[in-house]
Amino acid sequence: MISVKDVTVAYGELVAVADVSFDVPPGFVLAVSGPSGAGKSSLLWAIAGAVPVRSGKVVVDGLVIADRPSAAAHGVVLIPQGNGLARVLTARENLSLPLLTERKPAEDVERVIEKSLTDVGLAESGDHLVEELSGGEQQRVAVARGIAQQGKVILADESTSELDGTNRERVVDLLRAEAHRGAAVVIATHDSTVADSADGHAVMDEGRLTWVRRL
Ligand SMILES: Nc1ncnc2c1ncn2[C@@H]1O[C@H](COP(=O)(O)OP(=O)(O)OP(=O)(O)O)[C@@H](O)[C@H]1O
Repeated sequence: MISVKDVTVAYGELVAVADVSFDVPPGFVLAVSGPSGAGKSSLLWAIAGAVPVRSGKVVVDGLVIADRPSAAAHGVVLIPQGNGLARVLTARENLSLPLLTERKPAEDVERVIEKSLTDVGLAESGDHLVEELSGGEQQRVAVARGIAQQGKVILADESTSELDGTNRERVVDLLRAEAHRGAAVVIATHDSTVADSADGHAVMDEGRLTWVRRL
């Protein structure tokens, strides 16, 4: 369960997220849309612990989110805008990095990685360097890396922006499957078809959040 309580995020004088509150229970998908600069990424970063809140708090399953390492260890997965992949590593290596700290048998980790690459349609591309892949393929590797972590919270920041219709549907279906597995999912998107497919839809504008469809 994600609980965002009266959260404000500011960079100096600039208020990017203004007193925002909502809950996302496990099993649900919330879409957040809104114009460029509205504060969507800042909201996702705050939930991920990647940016400090100026006031309010984010609580995930009882943990008050304070910083990125503790949020990540608690199962808060961020699929960042612009993919955040290491360009000179292979797709498979990128998927393995966040899993290295988990004390799982190597064969289990390998199985999850192969399944995640297959799920995004890149089973044949695991050994390609990220910099050799197209923008859309890189975006799908980032999604595969996100779902491979089997988090309790998935934060997808514009994860379909470079995809064709088929792959966009594939990624939306995968994020939905993550919710069915029990994750609470938040998607920041400019795409109305992605927003329509979510359980709830909110719009941000100048840091303020209003509901289009409540969860
Ligand atoms: N690290 C930062 N330092 C200063 N200002 C920032 C920083 N990150 C974001 N901002 C500003 O905060 C505001 C919200 O940005 P944010 O990236 O959260 O919006 P967004 O809705 O995700 O936009 P987009 O759809 O273009 O990704 C913008 O005015 C942006 O310029």
